Amino acid sequence: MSAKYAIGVDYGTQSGRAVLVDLSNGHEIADHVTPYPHGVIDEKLPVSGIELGHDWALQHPDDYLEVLRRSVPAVLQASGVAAADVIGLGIDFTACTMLPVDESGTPLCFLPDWKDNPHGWVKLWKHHAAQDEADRLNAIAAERGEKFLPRYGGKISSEWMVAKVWQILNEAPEVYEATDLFTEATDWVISQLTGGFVRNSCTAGYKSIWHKQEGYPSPDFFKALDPRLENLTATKLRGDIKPLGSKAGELTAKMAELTGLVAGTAIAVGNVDAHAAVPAVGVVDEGKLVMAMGTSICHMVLGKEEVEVEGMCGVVEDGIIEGYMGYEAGQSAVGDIFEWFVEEAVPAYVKEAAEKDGVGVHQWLTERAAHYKPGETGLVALDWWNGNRSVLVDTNLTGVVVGYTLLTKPEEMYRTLLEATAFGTRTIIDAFHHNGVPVHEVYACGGLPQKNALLMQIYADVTNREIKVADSKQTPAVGAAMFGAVAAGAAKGGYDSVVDAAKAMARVREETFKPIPENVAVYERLYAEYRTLHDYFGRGANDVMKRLKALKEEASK
Ligand SMILES: Nc1ncnc2c1ncn2[C@@H]1O[C@H](COP(=O)(O)OP(=O)(O)O)[C@@H](O)[C@H]1O
Ligand SMILES: O=C(CO)[C@@H](O)[C@@H](O)COP(=O)(O)O
Repeated sequence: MSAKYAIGVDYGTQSGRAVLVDLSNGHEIADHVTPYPHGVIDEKLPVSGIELGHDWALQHPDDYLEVLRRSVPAVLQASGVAAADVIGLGIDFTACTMLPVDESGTPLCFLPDWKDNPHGWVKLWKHHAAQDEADRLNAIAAERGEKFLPRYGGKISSEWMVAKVWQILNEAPEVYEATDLFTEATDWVISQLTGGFVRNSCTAGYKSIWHKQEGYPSPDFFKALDPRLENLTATKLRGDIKPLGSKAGELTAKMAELTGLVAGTAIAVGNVDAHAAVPAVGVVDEGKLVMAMGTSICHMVLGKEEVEVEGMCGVVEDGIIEGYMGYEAGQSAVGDIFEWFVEEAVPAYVKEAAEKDGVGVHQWLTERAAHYKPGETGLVALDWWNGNRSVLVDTNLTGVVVGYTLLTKPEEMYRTLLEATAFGTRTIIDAFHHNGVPVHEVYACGGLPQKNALLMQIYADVTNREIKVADSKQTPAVGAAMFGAVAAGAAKGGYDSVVDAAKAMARVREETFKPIPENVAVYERLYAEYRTLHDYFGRGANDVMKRLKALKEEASK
């Protein structure tokens, strides 16, 4: 048999990338990135210019197809691999990134009747305007003693499916009415590739409150939210739910023409970016926490038992690797906070100096921040620029920096932001480790470990754990390709399970980030300060952040 390959397509927040992977060893033969032509739509709708409210974040579904049109042919061409030797394709996506579609699977925003209604568009994972609905959902679920709530750390996030659907119903009942299905973008793209619609167990479990044994919450629960939602799961959330690792279908002739692949190529069910990355770093059993570090961080760990952990995003059976409980927690902004600082808060002299030195602003700040010892800035921050996903699960929380003086330098602020995100991760690791989901090893993948060694050293010091780093720039895409190979199966030159695929294809770098004992000691003290601020601002002692947000909304009416 000739060498066989699979393609993984990773749909991130700003762009999508395709990677063509050698199935014998996991080597990435070619990759190609397509920036989304419409990017993140958070101010105005394209063309009509209709303004969006606070905390909105939309996307254009055609941008996802553009990735298939451009990046898949590009990797085929760059690699020189024959399309017939690409035996499978898998994708991974941000989630819950959802959209309403009509009976033909067409996104409502493609249709003249709905293109000017913001609710007809894709709501991106970081769309946070459904917080009121999430708050009400959580209160009603708690009051009714719903069994599902502890599986989601006690709170369902406003980022997820039911809160977003309910927001549509409340603000645009006509869009809700016109919707045949609400679908995760990952499932919609797969339906475009195969011509058939299936849901995947990962997003159904983590983002739509579905449970392998119990199914969705009862119609009674949905009725208690709003009588119009009573039959939501049997109607607009209907669809077969297939486990990760299964085949969704085969590439249609139309999509074969568009991508350059062969019709009939095996297509895996949709997956989530962070979850796809886990087998790609070789993690297929318990005790190993994987951080997918980029715009945000998702923390994934496997366990044998279903236990309750405060503020985790969820525990889903087979949600990451078959045979294990998959636990997820996360931070809603990490790279995004550093980006905010670079774009909005550095003085002109920093940008000029970086330009003069021929380096990016991140690198310029990092080089200077590395000269400080832990504690030397005199600053500590709360990393809530985009709310708090874990363990507080509250998108209405905002950022704080304590300790500024007239002598504070931009590089000190930058270092403080790096440290704040590390403290956020420490909070999550401790919550797992001390509540029955042991964490013995830590792995990192995603864009940040490649970009910033200081950041990774700070994470090792703050968590007091050695960190292993993926030997791949595109870990989620490699994971998605593994699932593509599993959809194809061993008989076709792929694999029969993701565990087998991981054995052959997963790779981590030899060098690791090891904690430095004197740094660990100082960070213990700083972390105690962080926790005091965390609990003071985050657990109700002082709701100033929420009052300020309310005032802001009032003032901007
Ligand atoms: N040198 C750097 N140090 C720290 N963060 C960086 C650096 N360069 C870019 N970033 C941040 O990396 C993030 C993008 O991460 P990446 O993993 O590439 O994207 P995504 O999360 O969309 O997959 C951006 O938020 C950006 O601010
Ligand atoms: O929430 C999840 C996964 O559950 C992510 O898709 C979301 O945080 C976006 O991830 P990125 O930071 O864009 O990689």
